[in-house]
Amino acid sequence: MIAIKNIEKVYSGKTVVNVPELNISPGEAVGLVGNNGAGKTTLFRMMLDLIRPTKGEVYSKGVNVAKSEEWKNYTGSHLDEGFLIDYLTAEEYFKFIGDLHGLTNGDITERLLPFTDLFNDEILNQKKYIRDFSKGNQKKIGIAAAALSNPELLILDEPFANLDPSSQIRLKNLLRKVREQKQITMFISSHDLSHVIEVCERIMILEKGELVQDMKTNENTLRELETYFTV
Ligand SMILES: Nc1ncnc2c1ncn2[C@@H]1O[C@H](COP(=O)(O)OP(=O)(O)OP(=O)(O)O)[C@@H](O)[C@H]1O
Repeated sequence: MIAIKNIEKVYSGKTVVNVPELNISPGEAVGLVGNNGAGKTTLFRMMLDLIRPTKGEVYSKGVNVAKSEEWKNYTGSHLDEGFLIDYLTAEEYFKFIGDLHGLTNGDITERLLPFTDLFNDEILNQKKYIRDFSKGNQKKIGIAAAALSNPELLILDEPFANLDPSSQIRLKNLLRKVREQKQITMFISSHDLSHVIEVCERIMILEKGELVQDMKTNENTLRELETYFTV
């Protein structure tokens, strides 16, 4: 589904991402963990053609994302709340995204149903603009919008950040359910090691821009990661 080849991003002479090779198969759920500044967001931004690599390419289904629009039809993503349209209500934003994908109002309502628990009666029918929602609720809007098109590939940057404990657990269960029901490919970064392990079957550690570990999740993974990050 995703193939990264010799990708590098350099800012002011400093290499912040350097990944010679990374492959993600269709249907895989991959977690990306790493300390602040490790390069997770930069890697996602290059995968979504939001910034261009200094060197190398990202291929989605064999096509270079910098040279094609095709991948946009089957890719959903939420990197941060800056991508939302602040002067719309949540409903208006979902309609805007739904229109891009040819969804009817009925489709949108149906596709938001699995988010009912996560929304916790605080997202829909609030008569307020996205800018006036809390950071956590803005994140819920962004994640739901990313999933609205039933994407084949879902990329989420720190989806658990700013969510209260109940919401984190609801989101974790929702992502697990989405994975089970639809063979979706996920690439998720998180600072929450236990949540990301529960959602993803494969975990990669990014350190100073380099992938230093790539492991299948098992009952020892949390302990191994905690040991790795204990300094
Ligand atoms: N536009 C930019 N100009 C210069 N340096 C940048 C730019 N964007 C990112 N960087 C640098 O690239 C490095 C990686 O940043 P990035 O945001 O990708 O890390 P991250 O792993 O997502 O961190 P965090 O966990 O704190 O969100 C950091 O040193 C950051 O300062």
